Parts: sequence; structure tokens; C-alpha cells
Amino acid sequence: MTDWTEKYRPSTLSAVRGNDKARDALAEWAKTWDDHREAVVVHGSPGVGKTSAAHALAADMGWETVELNASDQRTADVIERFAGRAAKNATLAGSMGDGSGGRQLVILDEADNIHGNYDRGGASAITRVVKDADQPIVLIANEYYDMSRGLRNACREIEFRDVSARSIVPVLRDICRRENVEFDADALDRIAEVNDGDLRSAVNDLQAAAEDDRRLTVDDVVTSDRDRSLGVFPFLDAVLKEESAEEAIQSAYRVDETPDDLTKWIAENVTKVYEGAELARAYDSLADADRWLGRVRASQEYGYWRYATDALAGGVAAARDGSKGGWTRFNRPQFWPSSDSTADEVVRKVAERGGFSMATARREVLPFLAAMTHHCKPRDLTVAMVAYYDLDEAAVSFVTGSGETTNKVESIVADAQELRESELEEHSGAFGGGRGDVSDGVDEGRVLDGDADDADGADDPVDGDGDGDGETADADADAGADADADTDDGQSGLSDFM
Ligand SMILES: Nc1ncnc2c1ncn2[C@@H]1O[C@H](COP(=O)(O)OP(=O)(O)OP(=O)(O)O)[C@@H](O)[C@H]1O
Repeated sequence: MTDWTEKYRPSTLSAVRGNDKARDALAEWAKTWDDHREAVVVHGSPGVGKTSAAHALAADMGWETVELNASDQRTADVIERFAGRAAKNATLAGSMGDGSGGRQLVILDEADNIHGNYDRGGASAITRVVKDADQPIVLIANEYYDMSRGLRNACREIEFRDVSARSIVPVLRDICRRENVEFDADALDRIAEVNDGDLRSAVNDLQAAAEDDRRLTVDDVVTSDRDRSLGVFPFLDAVLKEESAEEAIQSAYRVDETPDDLTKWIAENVTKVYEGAELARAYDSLADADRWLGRVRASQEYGYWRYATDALAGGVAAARDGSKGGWTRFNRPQFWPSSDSTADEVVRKVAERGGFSMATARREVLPFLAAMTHHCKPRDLTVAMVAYYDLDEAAVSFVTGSGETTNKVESIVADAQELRESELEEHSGAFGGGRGDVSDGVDEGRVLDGDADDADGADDPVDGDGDGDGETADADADAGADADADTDDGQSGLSDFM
């Protein structure tokens, strides 16, 4: 099944809808690039066509493109390789005389995730490279103000606004015609309204509703709408203003966020809507949710998420006096301190190794790693994780909550290093799959199975002596491995939660 958002991705700027001014500004930026040689930041909400516009622009200009995604290591060196002098020469040599001027458009996705911490030279080095680039660079960001001030100042700014329902309808109509889908005009209006602002999700909804029967009525849209996932902002409106406790719980299950993150979203925004006694009651429910989340972290019993969801959605909705109206500017909660270089480094490694986007690594993978290796327990699992992601002491401390300089953390990093070396020799992954024996029943690709035998062979500080000297006798190691294998039994894999 072809994804319609890919099939109908605009191939020329004139097909990018709903942001005419921004589109013209981008074309103007490109045409005059030789005169100003500035980079440009294109920013706006997800699904409004930023990435498509950058590629379409390159096609219109006859430029080659190179895209550096968030999971690539985007250090100053790497950017320089594509945007510096060498890049220009290489490209010129390859495409002289083709009318493109030998240009290569460098597209830096998720530019709001470049803090520069994983580059030894820091953010200023990236800013300098962007400033002095010998090739045009488009930086793409959702949150313009999450970019460093230096980087913002070094670039021209173009904002892509949410695509209005009015501009979404013609795009949907065009796709229907090309797909031979008959449609009621009301059905397209409804899809456009529901997805106001986000063209990508409108196209996805159209495909979900129309692909099978090739005749689209309002009823199809209403039905498919029921299964849709809910954005976090409509969810906040639902819980804090409109819905009953029961409805709010159902809505919570439709949001693609963990209960941890939903709790943070509500805690961040509840004071904007509630006051007085209802606010106090809402905080009681949030505290309740937090206690359940603490139990999840301590016990790794994810069934408790249900109670956390009941409290954060049902409890908070029930705390409200009547329903509320009006529009509220909700704030995004702080998930990690953005200046924390350890957090950035861990997120980058998880994204790179796991093949996730930085956002997924931060919001969805890291909380699981943290919960599953809380205070470095189970130890084997922690060693396997550290080996897999190649983490240092600071990173282990950040993920597990254990003190960075403790013997425990140091010995885990040492064991992980040994595990990596032995796995390298065997040419197999350290973190799942590398072991011949899959008797613990977890055999999926990306699993946290702990690799108990190997990890324990290095030393066996079950009692926590933590000397990490790796001198333990084999007999001990085997005994420890058996014991640990029992402890690990039934340990779920990461993929079980995603
Ligand atoms: N303005 C638009 N005009 C036409 N199609 C669009 C537009 N915006 C989005 N689309 C459709 O949505 C898809 C995704 O758009 P795109 O990836 O360019 O969005 P984006 O703003 O870069 O999102 P993100 O920030 O999530 O990367 C496109 O392939 C296209 O099918």
C-alpha cells in the first residue's frame, strides 16, 4: 500500500499549499543566495510542508540535496563536509554545466534538537559553520525558540503557518480525483476541519477513510474519526474544560503519549484553567497519578499505568466545577533541561543506535530505559543497556538515577566495556540477539534481555562489592548467571511497550 503522503508529496514549490508568502520568501531566498549567502530556518508545526518545501525548492532550482536527520551525528565537522568549501568543489566537479550552478542544498531536519552538546566545539561551532557555509542550508524546526540564539541570528527566518481547513480541502479533492475516489464535499470538509492545521494528518485520514471502498461519505469520516489518535492539545481541552471523567479517560487512551508525559502536560497547564478548590482537587489527582507512576518505575509493573491514567484524566476532569470555555495557550512542559549535555548525549546515542528520531528517543524510549534500569537493577540488564548504547558513567547515572561516582556505576561501565569487546569479537549485538540461547523467551530484534551469561562472567558483584576487577572464578560466574537468569525471567522487551 503506497502511503499517500509520500505519493502526493509536492515535487515543485508551486504545489506546496496554504503558505504562499512563506513559499515565495523561500524561492526568493534561493534565487538570491549567491548575493547574501545566508542559511534559512523554516519553522512551523508538524505536517505543514516544511520538509516538502525544501526538497521542492531544490528540484525547482536544479540543486542536489543532502539531508542530515536528527539521528545523524550533526557536528560542525559533518555539516562542514557538506556545506563547506570541499563540498562545493566536489559538487562542481560532478555536475558542471548542468545549469544548477553546482549547488547542493543541505537540509538539516529537527534543527531545534541541535544543542551542539555532542559536538566538542559546542553550539557556537555549528553556528560558525552555518554562517560561513559555501552551500545553501535550510534548517527545519518545529520550535524556533528551542534553537540557540546564536544559530537563530545567523539565519534568515521563514515561518510556515498551520494550513487552514480552507487550504486543505483542495489538496484532498485533488488526491481524490487522482485516485478515482468519489466523494461528498461534506466529507472532505469534515476531514479538513478535524485536522485543521496539519495537512499530513488530513491526507492520512483521507487515505484511511477512502482507500477501501473508493466512495467517500461523511459517515466514513465520522467512523474513522472515532479511531483517530488525539493530539495533546485537544486532549488538554477535553480534560480541563469539556469532558466527564469517563470520557476523559477514554480520550487519554487515544493520545499517543505515555502517562508520565500526560501527567507533565496537565501539571504544566492546569493552573491556566482551574482555580481555587477545583485546582486543589486536581493536584490531589495528579499526586495520585504520580504515586502510581512511581510504582511503575519501582516495580516495572506497567499494568499500574491504568490507575495513573484514571487519576490524571478521570480524576482531573472530575475535579472541575462544570465545564469551561474559551481558548487557552497551553505550554509545553519541560521534559529534560535543554541545556543538559548528558541528556542530549544519551538521547543522541539512543536515537542513533535504535534508529529512532531524537524526539522518539527522548519521549518514548528513554523513559522505558529509565524505568527498567532504575537504580541499576536488574544489574545484567543495566550492563547490557550500557554496552548497547555505549554509555559512560554520567550517562548511566542520568538514566538509572544512581550516583555517577559510585562503585556500582563504575563497575557496570567496566563490565559493559568488556561485554562490548567480547560481542565485537563474536560480531554480534550486545543488547539482544547476540546469545545463542533464547531460553528466556525474548527473541525479538531489539530486546533488553540482559545477556546474563556474558555480563556476569566479568565479575559477579551480586553482593555489591563493586570492585569490578573481573577476577571471578568461572564456577561463581555460572552460579550467578543462573540466579540472574531467574531474576530476569519474564523481563519484557522494549518492543513490548511500543
Ligand atoms: N503545504 C502542503 N502542501 C501540500 N502537501 C502538503 C503540505 N504540507 C504537508 N503536505 C503533505 O504532508 C506530507 C508531510 O509534509 P512534510 O513532511 O513536508 O511536513 P513537515 O512540515 O516537514 O512536517 P515535520 O515537521 O513533521 O517534518 C507531505 O508529503 C504532503 O503529502
